[in-house]
Amino acid sequence: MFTESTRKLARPTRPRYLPPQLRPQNANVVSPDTGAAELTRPRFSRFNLPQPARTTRGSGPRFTNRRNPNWEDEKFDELEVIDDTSEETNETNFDAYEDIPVQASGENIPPPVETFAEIDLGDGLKQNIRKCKYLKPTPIQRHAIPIAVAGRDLMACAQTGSGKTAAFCFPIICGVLKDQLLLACRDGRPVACPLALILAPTRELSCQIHEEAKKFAYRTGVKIVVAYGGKPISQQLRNLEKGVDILVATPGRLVDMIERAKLSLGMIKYLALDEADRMLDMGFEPQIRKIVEKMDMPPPGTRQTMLFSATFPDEIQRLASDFLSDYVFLAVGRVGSSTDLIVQRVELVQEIDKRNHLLDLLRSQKSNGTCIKHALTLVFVETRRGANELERWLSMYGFPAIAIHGDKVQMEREHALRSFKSGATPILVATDVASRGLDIPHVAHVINFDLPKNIDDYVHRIGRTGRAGKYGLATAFFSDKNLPLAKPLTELMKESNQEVPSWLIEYAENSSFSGGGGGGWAKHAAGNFGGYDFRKGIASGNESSYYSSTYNDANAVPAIGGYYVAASANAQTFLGGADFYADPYTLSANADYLVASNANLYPAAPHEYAYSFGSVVASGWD
Ligand SMILES: Nc1ncnc2c1ncn2[C@@H]1O[C@H](COP(=O)(O)OP(=O)(O)OP(=O)(O)O)[C@@H](O)[C@H]1O
Repeated sequence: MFTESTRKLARPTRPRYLPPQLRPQNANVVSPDTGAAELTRPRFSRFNLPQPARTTRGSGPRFTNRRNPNWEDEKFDELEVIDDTSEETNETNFDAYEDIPVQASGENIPPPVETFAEIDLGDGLKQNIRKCKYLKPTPIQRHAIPIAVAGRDLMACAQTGSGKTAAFCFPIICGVLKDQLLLACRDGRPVACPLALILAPTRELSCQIHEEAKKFAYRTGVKIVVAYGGKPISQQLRNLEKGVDILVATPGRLVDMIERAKLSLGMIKYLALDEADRMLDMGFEPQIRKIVEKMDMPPPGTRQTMLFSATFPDEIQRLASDFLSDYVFLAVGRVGSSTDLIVQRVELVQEIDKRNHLLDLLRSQKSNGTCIKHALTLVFVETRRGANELERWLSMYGFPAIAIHGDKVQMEREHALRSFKSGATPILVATDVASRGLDIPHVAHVINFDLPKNIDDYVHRIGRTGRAGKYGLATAFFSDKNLPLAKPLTELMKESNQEVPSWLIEYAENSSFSGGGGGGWAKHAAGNFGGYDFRKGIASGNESSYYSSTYNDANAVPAIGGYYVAASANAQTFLGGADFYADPYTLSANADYLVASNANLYPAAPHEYAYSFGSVVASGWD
């Protein structure tokens, strides 16, 4: 057993946890003076904005497309690379994640690192990491990258927006770069034989991972191709024919390509499932099983498998373990927790009142000057039809909105996303198709117009804001229809130091009393609450693990058959319960923070936007 020493504290008393929003803010975080504009200042502005080709500027060398021999292939013309002598920094505040406890279990776990320099990632990749302005690894990267680079299978769980994409992309790119021999054996084969496969549940997420991976692999020679439905397969097949080392794909299109005998998985050495719990839930599981077990992919143990998500229910962990061999389980924070960078608010709103309530909310935002180009609002609804209707309604009332959902053709979906990202249409009305993985800069507010049925979906939806160390706001309209969600929502909010309205606590208490009858629903809504490595219950005496946190490194004690847990009250609640982070300061301090921070984010409006808990009409479940 070992413990991380980053903030090793041999304190006699339990320290008080101070969540990020209550800590002194540094210049890179929301400034009280600049408010929302500051909150949403663009990251990677040099990547996002098309730039004319230049060779030099300012103090350091710059690379342009003219100097890249593969430039045409990579279609990467918006990338302008800047060297690290620039004074600009990536405006993220990843310090916000520093205090989050980390749990790892499995055998012989490679230790975490503090810097990218400590890992043998190869010069090309390291250079790109610097060019991307990733100054230091996030906690999930610190722990996951050494494990993956050591060739271990991994099931990793970390909060939304905390950098999981790089945590699986870096080891894959690094591995492909080292696999020159395999690359040579592949030559001359009639079908495309990628060495790595990254699967994601939506087309948009696949495209995003593809774009990110291309930045990380810039000028390394690693070829990355994307394949997803809704676009003509012919172009994607042509891209495959040009050569592919890493294939990013959605499951349906991938199967199609294999069945057309255009693609073989026979040489896959690295398999990553992003949003792995979604990929293995009832909707996708048969298809994933087909891809992983029934096509020609090498079996576990001969390939390296990495599963990542912010949520990982026990039953899905159990399923996933079929695909893994001698894996390390890694959790940064409790499995399924949400980041406390997101201010969560829940408002009691009758179904019939929701539209007007939304208009009031948006008007209040607008009057406070926050409905501007770089403060985007993402509104989640339950149905595709509901999305179309709300799009029309909002547009009719002067709020430019656009909908994205599964009934739209791909071109429309892409148009909607582009229009939203650019700020041309600052409100996106979405179904769950946009709930996972999407990293859209400047999403300042997520509104759950209709709450999802499952707390895990809620975690992913609100996670579209408050990313990469930035603060965000999430508002949920809660109606009687959402009763089964009351308990898990209350627990989640308490855990992330949010103000929980008293009516919601009452609902939660009532719903737990009636839990026997509505057991199925309650279980469904509860998601993975309290979950961590499901193997805990069956841990063998040989299993080793570490648990690191701000508080309890020095106090770790063996617990269940060689499975180590930290001794402090905090650690125990982390492992088992919902009261993690429950410190005496919570409610009153949080209330102050909400008022204070609302002034920065969305100053409270006279129409009681901030705390308007009206009456509710019971409408029952659909
Ligand atoms: N080490 C780093 N330094 C600076 N920025 C980073 C670093 N790692 C990741 N980022 C940025 O943080 C943002 C969030 O990362 P990413 O999309 O990988 O999060 P995630 O954990 O996969 O989120 P989700 O659970 O929603 O899929 C991205 O804009 C990414 O470029």
